[in-house]
Amino acid sequence: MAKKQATTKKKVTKKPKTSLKERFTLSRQQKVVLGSFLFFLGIALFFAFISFFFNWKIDQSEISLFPKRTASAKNWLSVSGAAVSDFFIFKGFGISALILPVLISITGIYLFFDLSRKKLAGFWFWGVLVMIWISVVFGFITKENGLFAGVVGYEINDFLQDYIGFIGTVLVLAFLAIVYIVIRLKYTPEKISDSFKKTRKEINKDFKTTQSVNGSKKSQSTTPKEEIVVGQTADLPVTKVSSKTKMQDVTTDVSKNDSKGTVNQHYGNPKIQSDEIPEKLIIKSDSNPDDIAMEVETVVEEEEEVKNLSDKLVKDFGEFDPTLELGNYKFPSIDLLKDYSVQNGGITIDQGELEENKNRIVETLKNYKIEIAQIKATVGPTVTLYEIVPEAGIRISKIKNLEDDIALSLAALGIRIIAPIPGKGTIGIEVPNKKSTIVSMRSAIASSKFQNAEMELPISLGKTISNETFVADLAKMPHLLMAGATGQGKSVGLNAILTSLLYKKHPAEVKFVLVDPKKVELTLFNKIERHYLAKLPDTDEAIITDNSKVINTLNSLCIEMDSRYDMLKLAMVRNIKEYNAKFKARKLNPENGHKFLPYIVLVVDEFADLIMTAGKEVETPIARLAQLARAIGIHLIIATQRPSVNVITGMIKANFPARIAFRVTSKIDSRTILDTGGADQLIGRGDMLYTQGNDLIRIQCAFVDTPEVERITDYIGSQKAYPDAHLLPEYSGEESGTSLDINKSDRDKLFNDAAEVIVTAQQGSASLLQRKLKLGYNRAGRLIDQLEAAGIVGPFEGSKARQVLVTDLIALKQLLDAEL
Ligand SMILES: Nc1ncnc2c1ncn2[C@@H]1O[C@H](COP(=O)(O)OP(=O)(O)OP(=O)(O)O)[C@@H](O)[C@H]1O
Repeated sequence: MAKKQATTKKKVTKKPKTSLKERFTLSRQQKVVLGSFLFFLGIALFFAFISFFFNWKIDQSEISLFPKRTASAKNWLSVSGAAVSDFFIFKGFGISALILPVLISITGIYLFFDLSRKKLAGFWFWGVLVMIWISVVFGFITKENGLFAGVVGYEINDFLQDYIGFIGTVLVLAFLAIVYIVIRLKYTPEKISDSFKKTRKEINKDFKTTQSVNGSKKSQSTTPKEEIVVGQTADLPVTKVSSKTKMQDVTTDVSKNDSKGTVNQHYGNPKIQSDEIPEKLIIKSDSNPDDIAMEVETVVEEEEEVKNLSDKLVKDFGEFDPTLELGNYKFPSIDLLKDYSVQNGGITIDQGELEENKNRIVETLKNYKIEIAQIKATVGPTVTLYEIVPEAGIRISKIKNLEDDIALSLAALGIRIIAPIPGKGTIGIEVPNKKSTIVSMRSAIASSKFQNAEMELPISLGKTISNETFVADLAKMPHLLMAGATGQGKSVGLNAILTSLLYKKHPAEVKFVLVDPKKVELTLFNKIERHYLAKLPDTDEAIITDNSKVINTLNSLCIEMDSRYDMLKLAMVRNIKEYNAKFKARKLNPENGHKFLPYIVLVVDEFADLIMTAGKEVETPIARLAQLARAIGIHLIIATQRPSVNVITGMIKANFPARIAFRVTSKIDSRTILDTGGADQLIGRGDMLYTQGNDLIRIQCAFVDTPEVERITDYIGSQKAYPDAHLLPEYSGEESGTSLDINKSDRDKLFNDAAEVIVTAQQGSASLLQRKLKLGYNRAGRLIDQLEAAGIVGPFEGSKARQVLVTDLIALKQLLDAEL
C-alpha cells in the first residue's frame, strides 16, 4: 500500500497536470517571497502614514518636486513616503487609510504561511468598507479638516448631505455600522444580552469565592500541601479538576534512564472520570516528582480532520487519477481506421438527378392537386431530403397518404415522408440517392463534434441527413435498443458504438460485458479483455457465448448494481458522476470500501435468441437493470434481429427509450421498435432511424469493417494491461447441479406449480414446464430433478418423457401434505 502510494506520488510529481487554474497559482517559493515583500511594504506604508500626520505641512512643497532626486522630505520614508501618504491620506481616505498597510501586511502573512484565501478576501472586503465608512464619518464630523476625512470621505459625505440631508446621512452611517456589527462581528441583540448576563454571573461568582476564600484562609494555611500543584500548566481545565481524590489512583513510574526526569504515568485505573480527562493524557514532571507538569492533547474533531485530510491529500498528491495504473496507455490513433473518402470522393450527387427528382415530386403532387410554394433539397450520404412548403390550404394528411404514389412515380425504394418536419413547418420527402456514400468511422471519430464532446459515454453513430456527425451520450439514453432485419447493419452499428467508446474512454473508465450468442461477431474484442472487459470470477472467456452463463452474469450485474447503490448512499451522492468526482477529490476513504467506479456497458448482440432459450430468467434481471442501473453507471445495449412483441416485451420497451431501427421487413416490426412506421422504408446498409423518446432522426450509420476493429483491438491489446479482466461480483444463486437428494428448503419457488403442471398433463418433460411456466431450460431442468427427488416423476429415460408417478391432483396434494 505504502509502496503504491509512493509510486503514485512519484508519478504525480513526474507528470504534473497543468490546468489553467494551476498555471496561475503561485509556487510555494513565490508565495514566500511575495508574502515577505507585502508584509514589509505594509510596515513601510504604516510608518510613512504615521509620520505624514506630523510632517505633512512641511513636506507639502517637496511632494510637488517628486520624483526629482533633489526633493527631500521630513517623512520617515522620505519623499516617496510623503507622496504615497499624500495620495492615500489626503487625496484618499484620511486617517482611515491606516487600515490599508494593515491589510497589505496581513496579505503578506497569508501568502507567507499559505493560509486560506477565502478568509483573506473577507479581510479585504470588510477592511475597505470600514475604511470608507470611517472616512465618511470623519468627513461628517470634521468638515474643515481634510486630513482626517480625505477627499473620498469629504466628497461622499458632501454627496450624501446634498441628497438625503443631515439626518439621512446619520441614519445611513448608523445603519452601515449595524450591518458591520451583525454580519462581520456576528453580534445579535440576544448574543449581547447573553454575554451581559454571563459577565454578571461571573462577577457574582468571583465575589462569592473571594468571600469564602477569605473565610477559610486560616484553616488552609495550617494544611500546606493538601492540593496537588500540577506543574506550570495549572490554568488548564484538566489541572483544575485535579484534586487529591482524583489523582490518588495514578501510579507513578519514574524512568531512571530518562535524563530529563520525565515521568510516564499509566492510567490503569477506571476510577478516573473519562468526561473530565481527554482520551490521551501525558503528564510530565521535572526532576521533582511532586511538581508534575501535565500536558493535555486536545482531540481534534473528526469531521474537520476528514476535510483537512482530503484537502491535504489533494494538495500533496493531486486529485486521484484512476488512469494512473495504466498511466502509459495510449489511445488508438485515427490512422487505424480506413479513409473511405479516397474511394468515395466525398458526397456527390448528380445535379441532373436532383433536378429530375424535384420535377417528379412537383409533378406527382400536381396530379393530386397539391401545389407547391417552395422546394429545397439537402443532400445526405444516402438520402436527399426535399423540403417542400405546400400552398396555403393544403392538408398535410393528404400528402402523407400519397407516400406510395410518390414512391412509385419516383421509381425509388425507401421514400419516407415526414409531414410535417418537427419544428420546421415544412414537409420532408426523403429520396434515396442513386449512389450512396459510405460514412467512414474515421470521419465520425475525427469530427470536432465527437472530439470535443463533453459527455460521459459519447458515441458517434454516423451522419444525419444534413451531413452532420451525430453524437449521442449513452449515459443519458440511458439504455439502447437496436433492431433490424438480418444483414442491415446491426453488427456494424454495435462495432461503431464500441469503437467510439474505445477512442474516447480510458480502460479505467469503462468496462464492457459482451454477450455474443452468434459467437463470431464480437470475438475480436477478446484481445482487449484485460483492458476493457468485465467478467465473472472463475470464467475463462470474458465474452459470453453460452446463454446459460448469461443468467449468472446478469444476476451478478444486479448484485454489482445493489452494492454500487450502497456505496452511493454511504457517500451521500445521487449518481456515479458525483460519486467519482468525490472519490477523485479524495473525500471517500478506500478503506471504507470506496473505489473508483468505471461505467459498465452490457452489450447483447442477439437478444431474441436469449429470450427464446432463457425466457423470464433473463428478462427479469434485464428489466431490473434497465429500471435502476442508470444512476450507478450500468448501461445496456440490446440488439435483436427479430423485433417481435414476445422478444421486445412491454417491460423491456418501457425501459429503453433510446432505440435504433435498421431496415426491417414489415411495418409491424417498425412499430414494435419505434412505435411508428418508417423503419420498413429504410434502404439498408446502415441506413437507420434513431429516437430518444420523441423525434425520429435518420442517420447513416458509420461503417467500421472487421479489419479496422482488428487493428484497434490489436493496438490496445499489445499495450500493458491490468492483471485480469474487471471482475464482477460472484453469483452463486442457481447452480445447475443435478444431485437428487435435493433438500426441501432448496426447492424452487415454482415447485408446487410445476408439480401441478406435470401431474395434470401426465407428462414429465422439462420443455412442458418451459412453455407453461415461461422458464428457461436450466430452471425447468432443475425443477424436473426436484420432482424426481420428491417421487413425482420417474427417472430419466433417454429421449422418452419421464413417467409421472402421481396419478392426479388429489394424490399430489396428499403427497405434498405428507411431506410437511
Ligand atoms: N454503415 C454501413 N455502411 C455501409 N455498409 C454497411 C453499413 N452497415 C452494414 N453495411 C453492409 O451490410 C453488411 C451486413 O452488415 P451487418 O453484419 O452489420 O448486418 P447485421 O444486421 O448484423 O446482420 P446479422 O443480423 O445477420 O448479423 C455489411 O457487411 C456491410 O457490407
